[in-house]
Amino acid sequence: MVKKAFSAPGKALLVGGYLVLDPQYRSYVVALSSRMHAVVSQAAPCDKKGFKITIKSSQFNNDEWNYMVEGEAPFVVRELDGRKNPFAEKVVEVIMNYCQPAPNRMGDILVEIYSDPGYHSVGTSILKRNSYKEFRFHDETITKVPKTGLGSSAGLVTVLVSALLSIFKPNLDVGAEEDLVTIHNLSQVAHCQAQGKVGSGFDVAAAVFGSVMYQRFDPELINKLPAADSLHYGQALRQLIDETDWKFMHENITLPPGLRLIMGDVNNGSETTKLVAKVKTWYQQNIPRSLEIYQKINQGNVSFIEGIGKLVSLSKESPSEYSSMLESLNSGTDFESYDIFRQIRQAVEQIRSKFRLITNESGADIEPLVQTQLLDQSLNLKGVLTGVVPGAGGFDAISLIVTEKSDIPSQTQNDSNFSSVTWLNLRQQNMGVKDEVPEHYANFT
Ligand SMILES: Nc1ncnc2c1ncn2[C@@H]1O[C@H](COP(=O)(O)OP(=O)(O)OP(=O)(O)O)[C@@H](O)[C@H]1O
Ligand SMILES: C[C@@](O)(CCOP(=O)(O)O)CC(=O)O
Repeated sequence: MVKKAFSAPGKALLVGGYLVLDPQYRSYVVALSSRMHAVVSQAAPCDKKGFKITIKSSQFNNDEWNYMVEGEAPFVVRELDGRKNPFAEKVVEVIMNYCQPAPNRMGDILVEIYSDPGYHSVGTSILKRNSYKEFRFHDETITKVPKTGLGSSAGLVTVLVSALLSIFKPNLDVGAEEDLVTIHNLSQVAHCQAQGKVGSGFDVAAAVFGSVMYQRFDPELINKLPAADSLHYGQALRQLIDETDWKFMHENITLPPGLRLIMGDVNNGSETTKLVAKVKTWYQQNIPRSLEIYQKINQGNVSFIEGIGKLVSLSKESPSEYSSMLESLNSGTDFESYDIFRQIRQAVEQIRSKFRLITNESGADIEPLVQTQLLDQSLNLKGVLTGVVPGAGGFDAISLIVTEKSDIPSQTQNDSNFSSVTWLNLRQQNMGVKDEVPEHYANFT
């Protein structure tokens, strides 16, 4: 039996929150070392009129979803026991209508899902490991375990699309841009359909391509797809996936050497959809001033991205100057005398001050006071270049860019200002979808 495995990273949107929903603005998304995994295998075909796709998530109280595929296109899938997982269901539906297999000639498919520890709060879970991997096993179903906000649904959709597609397209090469674009387009469609809305898609782009400068696709591409049970769905879907230029930007980026990202879980949780709705209302009610504010935020975003790019270039062109800059950042002495560091800090301050203004006016807690205090305190720590509330903001988390040599957990452990923060054990990892070894996912104890 052929087995294959894939993994895809979680994300942190460092700059571009809210603006990224509009195709004219670019954002900066860092892929993280916490990854989602899928191991797929197919049984030999047997003489039946349909086949079953089983998706198992043993880490979440042995969650399992079984989808029956039978008849002919358009394929409408159903879960055999009425169990809900909209993201798994939409992936199965999209892949079936894109690949259009002959159900009577297919063997049953099993996909086992694993997610790295960073995606969910530890709670009462148990860590199990083998020599290659370690995962946390929870005693509750997936929807009951609190998330940390790394984009578990985007990761799930991306690895599931890769795994199922590899069955129908055995030469699928996740190292090839063309195949990555196919995985991306399919994943965006399934993710939007499962969410019931067309978001910016930066989380799916990061899961597929890794750390990227991202500018979104036109939401109409997905909005204008016919309904999944329509006779034209398969054809329209194939055209959209294979023959349409989505015109989105996904330029690979990296943090400068010697700097890394750390994330602090503040363990409170915010509802992104409510924040987005409030900000949209505020925006509409305050045109043209809201546009001017967005433009100021965008200036900050662009200046941040440019500043980070300058550091990457400097590290190559003048390594010794660059390393003394890092030394001064690390020791907290006089680092503001360096123009590029100042540019990055000022850019982030410009972004943050405008988001504080929107927070006050819209009632959406993008940068609430507790997070302002936390970020301001963080800027006083040794080795911290800058910090933001990532993504949609809110009470979930903070992200800091720090020197590799700094030890933020030990600088903050006895500091009451940081008592609400749990530093997450993850780092930047630029790689998007990648092949894994299926045998590495067995015998966890
Ligand atoms: N390990 C998993 N196994 C099965 N389904 C999963 C898994 N992880 C996530 N999912 C699916 O994704 C859903 C969570 O998606 P949701 O968009 O609410 O969170 P998220 O993507 O982690 O959020 P955020 O974008 O804030 O990071 C779960 O309810 C489940 O349907
Ligand atoms: C507010 C928004 O720009 C970012 C949401 O980011 P996150 O899911 O909180 O990481 C919405 C979006 O881009 O879909």
